[in-house]
This record gives sequence, structure tokens and C-alpha cells, in this order.
Amino acid sequence: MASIADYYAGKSVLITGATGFMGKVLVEKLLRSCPHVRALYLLVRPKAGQSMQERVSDMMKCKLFDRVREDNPDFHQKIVPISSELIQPGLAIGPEDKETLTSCINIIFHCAATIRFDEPLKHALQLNVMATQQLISLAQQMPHLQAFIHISTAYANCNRRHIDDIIYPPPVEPKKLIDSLEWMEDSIVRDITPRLIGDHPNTYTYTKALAECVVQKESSKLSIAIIRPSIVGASWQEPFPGWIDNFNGPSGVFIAAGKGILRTMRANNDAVADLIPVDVVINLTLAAGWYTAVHRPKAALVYNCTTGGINPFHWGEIGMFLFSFKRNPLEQAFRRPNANITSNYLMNQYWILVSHRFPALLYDLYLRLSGQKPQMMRIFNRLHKAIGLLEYFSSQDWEWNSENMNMLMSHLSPEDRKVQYLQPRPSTYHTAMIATSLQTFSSRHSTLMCVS
Ligand SMILES: CCCCCCCCCCCCCCCCCC(=O)SCCNC(=O)CCNC(=O)[C@H](O)C(C)(C)COP(=O)(O)OP(=O)(O)OC[C@H]1O[C@@H](n2cnc3c(N)ncnc32)[C@H](O)[C@@H]1OP(=O)(O)O
Ligand SMILES: NC(=O)C1=CN([C@@H]2O[C@H](COP(=O)(O)OP(=O)(O)OC[C@H]3O[C@@H](n4cnc5c(N)ncnc54)[C@H](OP(=O)(O)O)[C@@H]3O)[C@@H](O)[C@H]2O)C=CC1
Repeated sequence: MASIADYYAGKSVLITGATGFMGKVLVEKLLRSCPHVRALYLLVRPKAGQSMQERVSDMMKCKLFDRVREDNPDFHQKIVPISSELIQPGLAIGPEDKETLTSCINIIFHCAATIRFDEPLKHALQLNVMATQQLISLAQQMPHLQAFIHISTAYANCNRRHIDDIIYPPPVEPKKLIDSLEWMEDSIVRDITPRLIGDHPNTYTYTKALAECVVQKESSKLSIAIIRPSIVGASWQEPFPGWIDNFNGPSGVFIAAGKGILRTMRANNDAVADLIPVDVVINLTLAAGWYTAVHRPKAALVYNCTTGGINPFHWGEIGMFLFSFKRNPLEQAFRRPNANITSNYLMNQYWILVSHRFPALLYDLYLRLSGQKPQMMRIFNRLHKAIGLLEYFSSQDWEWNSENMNMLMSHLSPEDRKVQYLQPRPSTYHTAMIATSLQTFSSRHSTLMCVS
């Protein structure tokens, strides 16, 4: 059977969300580990005054692409940016571009999504559900398509404790919800959102669950796989250890702790901290693309891409790692770091008062007296809002079935297993992630969460 690199040779690949955290790593790994891939078509929108071409060429200049650049200085010739706004009708793809895509694409990786936990329901629905539906309609017009890979999240079914690698019935029929929200004013939708999402913690997990159902509906017509990563962190090994470019998930929390600002958080010390390195998620994604195209499973296969079942690591152990900041705080720290993790609500409230609010009040008083603008209370208010949204995930435990991931691993040749490694060792990974990534990343962004 063809190796993964052999399979991707000569193929045209369509990627959404390529400018995002995972999308960039996917583009890099495809170009590096599958050097004979024919072309990567990236659906990108113009943003912040930059055209989509400018955005893509800036992206390719970043350090993440250094190894690809070394191997093939002309790698950019394989990248074809296509202008697209996913929440517009027809994904706002021009007719010529549409013709090009429909005639040549062999594999689709759908990474784009809004991952904000506080996204208004209507927008989360438009991007995470309706855009997925539109992309599938486009995929159905592609005669040479061999695989459609949809990136979901391990928390799409976080209202269950045990999560199998199957697609669960949707909390509501997606089409019915879309139709009924269409005519409603935003303020009404906002008011009824908590009732609609029910036992989901936010609009993100809710709409990702709906998107899975939209994908499943088409699985008889297309060869589909769904990847469900847990909490995606910095790279473990490739293209170099510790690469990260955002404050999502635990990264922002760790940086705030390393700067001595965040000193207490509610988490269950014994619950699994299911962090998975971005390079491992991308390896699985590429391997799933290969397996789906070559084996053409009859139904959509779901890959729970988690570490807890194999290499459990707990929030309490993360707390131990954070203690290393005591000796080596991040640059421009507010105070000497000290992390307290507790599952007790009252205890946490006490530490928030003593360790967060009181020092912030004093510091703002000092700023006021010295003629400067107070800022610490504002920073803490934002931090508390963010922590409030994350605590749901750090206070509970989930168990994911990883049968399909194991099955996929057993199909990889020894050579592919080296290139597309799928299992991180937690101790080396967490050390790399917390130490390397946060030191380098936070020093590049030292303005926020520190007192200038
Ligand atoms: C004592 C310690 C103990 C710790 C141990 C315990 C740790 C527990 C951690 C639990 C994490 C669990 C995560 C679970 C994830 C589920 C996985 C997924 O499926 S899916 C995917 C997971 N999805 C997610 O993770 C999304 C979750 N995040 C959100 O939904 C939103 O960020 C928000 C609502 C939390 C805050 O919204 P808002 O207040 O509007 O703030 P914005 O975000 O808009 O940022 C504004 C600006 O600030 C910048 N910045 C931020 N932090 C820092 C920092 N620390 N420094 C410096 N800068 C920082 C930021 O870059 C931005 O800059 P710019 O771009 O403007 O230049
Ligand atoms: N990060 C994590 O911890 C986890 C992520 N996931 C899933 O992985 C996938 C990728 O996540 P991640 O890379 O972290 O997310 P990012 O927020 O970093 O990237 C999101 C991508 O989607 C694109 N996008 C958003 N809105 C639009 C739009 N209207 N039109 C065109 N493109 C758009 C963004 O483009 P632009 O640059 O233009 O904004 C960006 O490229 C998502 O499906 C997410 O649900 C799953 C589990 C965990």
C-alpha cells in the first residue's frame, strides 16, 4: 500500500482555516512531509486591511516555515490562495475559482471555525454549521474528491461523561434551528441562547455538535472522517518543540500565571488535563486523510484525538509545573508567581479576593497617585471573565474511546509511524509546552498581562 507521502504526491488539497493555529501547522507539515503534493488551495478572507495574498505571503514568512523553506525555497509556488468568506452565500468564491476547485481537488481539510466560547449563537451557527454545510455542497460537485476531513472537537459532546468514537444524535435538528433563528432579532436570540444550548457550556461546543450531524448526513455520498482533538497545545516535536501563536485554551492561563497575575483557579486536581500537541493532531489529520481516501470506509469514521486514555496527566500535575515559574517568572512579571489550584469554590473566592483583587486595588491606587491610568482591576476583570468560561473544562473529567485512533495507528507502516507520530509522552511534552513555548511566546507579546 502507498505510504502517506506517496499518497499525497500529485494531489490537490483544499484547506479552510489555513491562517489559524492548526491550519498553519497542517500546511507546513503537508509541504514538508509530502514534498510531492501538487498544490494546496487555501480558502482565505481579506482581514485587517490586508488582502488574502498579503496574509498568505506573511504567513509563509513566519518561523514555522523555516524548515520547509530550507528544504524547498520555492515552496510558495505550491500555495494557491482563494478568496473566500465562509459565512457568505456560496462561500463567496468567485465563479472561476469555483471551476478550478471543482475540477482538481482531491482532498479537503475543513479547519475553519469560530472557537470563541462567548460567540453569539447566530454567528457560531453561521460559521461552524452553515459554512460546513456549504463546503459539503461544494465538495459534492468535485468529481475527483477522495476524502473530506472535518475538524471537530473532543468536547462537541461534553454533555456526556463517556464519549465513544461515534456521532451522537444532535441536540436539535440543525436545519430547524437555522430556519427559526433566521427571522429572530439578535437580542431575542441572545436571550434564549442558554435555553437552546441546554447542557452545553457554550455556543462553541453546541455548534460543533450540530456540525458533526451536518457532516454525517452526507457521509453516504462522500468519504468523510471527523477528527476530534481535545485541548490543542504547543508543538511537541515538529517543526520545532514549543511552537504556539495564540492565547487560547490553557496558554493564556499559563502566561497569566507565569507573570504572577493569575494566582488561583478552580480546577479538579485529579481530573485529566487532556492536552494534545498540535503536531500530533496534524499528524493524525494527515493520516486520516490518507486512510479515508485509500480505504473509503462506508460510514464517516470519528477519531477522538486525546491523550487521557493512553497517557493521563492531571491538572494537579500542571500546577506542579507552574511552580517552576516561582524560580523563573516570565518577563515583566507583576509579582512572584504562585499558583493555587483548588476545586473548592469558596476557597477560590477567598484567594481571588486576597491574591487578585486586593493587590490590584493597591497597585491601581499607586498608579493613580503617581499620575498614571489605573489598569490592574481592568486586567483582572477580563481575566476572571475568561477563567469563568474555561473552568467548566478544568473542573470535570471525560473519558474518550480511542479505538479508531488505535486502528489507524496499526495501519501505518513503520516508516509512516516515524513521520506521522501519534502519541506524545506527557512528561516531556508538558515540560516543552509550558517552559519553552510560554517563555518565547510571552516575550514576543510582553505588553499585555504585564504592567508597562
Ligand atoms: C493558578 C493557575 C492554574 C492554571 C491551571 C489550570 C488551567 C486550566 C485551563 C483550562 C483550559 C480548558 C480549555 C478547554 C478548551 C476546549 C477545547 C476546544 O475544543 S477548542 C478551542 C479552545 N477555544 C478557546 O480556547 C477559546 C477560549 N477563549 C475565548 O473564548 C475568549 O478568548 C474569551 C471569551 C475567554 C476572552 O475573550 P476576550 O476577553 O474578548 O479576549 P480575547 O480572547 O479576544 O483577547 C484579547 C486580546 O488579548 C490577548 N490575550 C489574551 N490572553 C492573553 C494573555 N494571557 N497574555 C497576553 N495577551 C493575551 C489576545 O491575544 C488578544 O489580542 P489581540 O488579538 O486583540 O491582539
Ligand atoms: N485550538 C484548539 O484547542 C482546538 C481546536 N479545535 C478545532 O480545530 C479547528 C482549528 O482551530 P484553531 O486553528 O485553533 O482556530 P483558529 O481560531 O486559530 O483559526 C480559525 C481559522 O478559521 C478561519 N475563519 C474564521 N472565520 C472565517 C470566515 N468567516 N471565513 C473564512 N475563514 C474563517 C480563520 O481565518 P482568519 O485568519 O481570517 O480569521 C482561521 O484561519 C477548529 O475547527 C476548532 O474547532 C478542536 C479542538 C481544540
